[in-house]
Amino acid sequence: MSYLQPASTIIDLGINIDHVATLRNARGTVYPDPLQAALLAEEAGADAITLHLREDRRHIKDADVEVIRPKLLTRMNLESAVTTEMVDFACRIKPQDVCLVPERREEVTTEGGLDIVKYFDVVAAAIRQLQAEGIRVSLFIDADAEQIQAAAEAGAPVIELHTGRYADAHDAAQQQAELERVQRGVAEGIARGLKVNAGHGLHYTNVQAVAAIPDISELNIGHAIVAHAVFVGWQNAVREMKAIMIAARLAGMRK
Ligand SMILES: CC(=O)[C@@H](O)[C@H](O)COP(=O)(O)O
Ligand SMILES: NCC(=O)COP(=O)(O)O
Repeated sequence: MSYLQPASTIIDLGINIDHVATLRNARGTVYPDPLQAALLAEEAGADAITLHLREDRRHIKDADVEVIRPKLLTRMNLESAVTTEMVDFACRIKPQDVCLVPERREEVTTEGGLDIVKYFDVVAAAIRQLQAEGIRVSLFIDADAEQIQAAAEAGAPVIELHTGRYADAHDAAQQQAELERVQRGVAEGIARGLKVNAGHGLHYTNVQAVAAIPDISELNIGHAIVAHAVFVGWQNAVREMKAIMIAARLAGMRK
């Protein structure tokens, strides 16, 4: 049994290791090794390891998922497109969590949330298939009341709200509006009995307001941490992010 998730933290940090693999693949070397990154991240305080096996395999490869899964002491959160190939793969690997995400091959990164309203039947079927293997399913969606309702009706116990629009806001007013949208989404998810996570585009200077939202269980963060690690080292980058999140949550609770 490798699932040793502590019940303690006030907000969890899932470290996304995709871009460790991006760096490795840039030269076709075996380093930096995503497994080593995952284990060192756990040592430094990560509560979960997130990785996105894209259909085009641009960063994480099948073998990475296979090798990392049995070695984790926390849990694996595998991000997956809603396709037969990917859902079957996840069922074989059996990560603790699968987060179903939208994918377009041309995109640089995940551009929006999964449209559960439009793809309700196929998403609900994927949730049933994954849950039959004992996998907890999360849906990566926009903070939109209709999508959150559909996620709950499709049978997902967890949602991850896409924070990309908040992160990409061009000015303070737009950022505040996007933050409020996330806050409303969190409240809607909690009211529907869901575990609510968030992530995408979060970094060291924009994570505070999101981490302060009291009912968010977990933030998944990758690109900014890999980038910061170039200057401060991988474990310091993980520790720093976790400390910022916890300080922000505590400050939010004291308000
Ligand atoms: C689903 C999501 O928001 C992240 O996993 C993101 O997809 C990271 O990977 P990419 O940078 O390849 O989009
Ligand atoms: N689901 C979001 C995630 O895993 C990390 O996204 P990013 O921090 O790399 O933008």
